[in-house]
Amino acid sequence: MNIIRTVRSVAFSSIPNRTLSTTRSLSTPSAQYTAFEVNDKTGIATLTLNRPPVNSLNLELLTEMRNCLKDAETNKCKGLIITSSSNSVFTAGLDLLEMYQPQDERVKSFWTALQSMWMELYGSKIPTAAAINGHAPAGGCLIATACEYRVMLPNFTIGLNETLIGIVAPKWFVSAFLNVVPRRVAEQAITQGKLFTTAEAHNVGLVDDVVNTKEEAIAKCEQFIGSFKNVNPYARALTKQQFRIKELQELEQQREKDLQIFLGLIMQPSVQKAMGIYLEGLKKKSKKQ
Ligand SMILES: CCCCC/C=C\CCCC/C=C/C(=O)SCCNC(=O)CCNC(=O)[C@H](O)C(C)(C)COP(=O)(O)OP(=O)(O)OC[C@H]1O[C@@H](n2cnc3c(N)ncnc32)[C@H](O)[C@@H]1OP(=O)(O)O
Repeated sequence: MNIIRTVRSVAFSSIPNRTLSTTRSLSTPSAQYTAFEVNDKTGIATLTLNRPPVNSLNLELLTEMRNCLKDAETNKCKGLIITSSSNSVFTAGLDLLEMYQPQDERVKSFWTALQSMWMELYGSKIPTAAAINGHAPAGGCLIATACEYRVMLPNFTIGLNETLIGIVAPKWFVSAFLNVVPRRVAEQAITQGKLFTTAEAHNVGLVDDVVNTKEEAIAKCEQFIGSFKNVNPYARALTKQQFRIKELQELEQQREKDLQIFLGLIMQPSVQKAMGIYLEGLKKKSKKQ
């Protein structure tokens, strides 16, 4: 891949207790919806989702996320932090417009890219952390739970709300959720389509920490990644793999079947109708604001 390396100095003087540092921006020429920076001092990469207004995950954004993750691993970064450029939305989840009245080839590529992104993030060799600085419904929760650590800002929501839209969270969305939330809580929440407030999410273990600002969230993620500094990265990666291999293999072996189930479900007229009504509701709400 053709990676452009630009060196960009960023003064952290506004952040207490931090020495002056620099970040390198590594970006592909086509990067449109993401910013990817590596802190030269810590070696930690930050991937910022930047697809206004709500960072909904379309094919292009998913592809860029995959590129960033690959760059972080190729550049032997110490870890990867995922966050958002928005002040109120981490990501609104999958772009509903990719699934509503979709084009055949595009929707297949979209779902395949989502599968790949999830497998690469969930199975990443390097430590991963989510600084959740806004709402994280459905696909947003999927990204957060694929990471090893989550810190969230107050008064936002997170969860798998698919049933409320008339769609179903696939098994692999649920499996990562089950890593962090007790089974009973997960079953009830996901069947109800419940979105947890930050405080509730913290209470059930869906997020590990709550802080007040994005800077604090990034610092917490850095702290988590830094906690591995005395651990052999190879031993760490293999140990992580032991915990995650089952879900990864399951999806890898069922990729085509998973795609066909997805297509079969979203192409049902009743599902298309429910999605249309949901989208209409979002648009009406957006116009009122
Ligand atoms: C058994 C096997 C099953 C196999 C698989 C079967 C099915 C497939 C399952 C697929 C799993 C799906 C996962 C998903 O992620 S679906 C998406 C779920 N997301 C949501 O429900 C969130 C919807 N959005 C919101 O609730 C809010 O937008 C917000 C995130 C809380 C932010 O609120 P706010 O800042 O007030 O923004 P607005 O609501 O005003 O929205 C601004 C514009 O953005 C549009 N929008 C919002 N979300 C989406 C989205 N996810 N996709 C596309 N577009 C979105 C919204 O309509 C506004 O547009 P406008 O400016 O043109 O009016």
